[in-house]
Amino acid sequence: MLRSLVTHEVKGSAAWKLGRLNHVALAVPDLEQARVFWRDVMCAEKVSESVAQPEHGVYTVFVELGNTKIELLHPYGAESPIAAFLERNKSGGIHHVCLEVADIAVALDALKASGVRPLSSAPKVGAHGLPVVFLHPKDCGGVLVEIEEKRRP
Ligand SMILES: C[C@@H](C(=O)O)C(=O)SCCNC(=O)CCNC(=O)[C@H](O)C(C)(C)COP(=O)(O)OP(=O)(O)OC[C@H]1O[C@@H](n2cnc3c(N)ncnc32)[C@H](O)[C@@H]1OP(=O)(O)O
Ligand SMILES: [Co+2]
Repeated sequence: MLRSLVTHEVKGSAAWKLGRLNHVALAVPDLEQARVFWRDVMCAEKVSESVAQPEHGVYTVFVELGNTKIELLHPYGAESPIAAFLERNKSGGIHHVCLEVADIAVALDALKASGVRPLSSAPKVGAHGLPVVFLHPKDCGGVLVEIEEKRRP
């Protein structure tokens, strides 16, 4: 166990560096109710309108927190990848975390070499117009992880 952890650490740090927390995503059963809650009860300074993301099967709302964001998710269409999650968690819940990487191709190669399965064969364009890939929750300690390519100067 220890040996595999150490090997993983060496491999990972050699190939790429994990960046900032871009967002924490919450699946919600009622998007407008959640928007109003984060705006008027939690007093977030900036809460976006709802935007359909047909490529991802969700509607998104972004809540700006200054150091990171909350992404509110609601199913879009019959094939939404969050439908089963909301069936299991009827009041909603934490769905995924999104972490920034400088180069998604390099990160994916290293992750795959470490046995972490991506959930799509290639990156998709995410809510911020940048490449994203989801990583299997069973390979990330039970947490669904989204990586987003964000190159910083
Ligand atoms: C717009 C974009 C952006 O920000 O740029 C987004 O975020 S789009 C956000 C929406 N898009 C995505 O989430 C895309 C990637 N997600 C997926 O492909 C799917 O949601 C899966 C992760 C494969 C899960 O799908 P689904 O729930 O239908 O499958 P399933 O019921 O067979 O679940 C398989 C196992 O994974 C677990 N599981 C499911 N969803 C989970 C989650 N969010 N966090 C942790 N574990 C999760 C289940 O409990 C189950 O475990 P047991 O077997 O132990 O019971
Ligand atoms: Co997301």
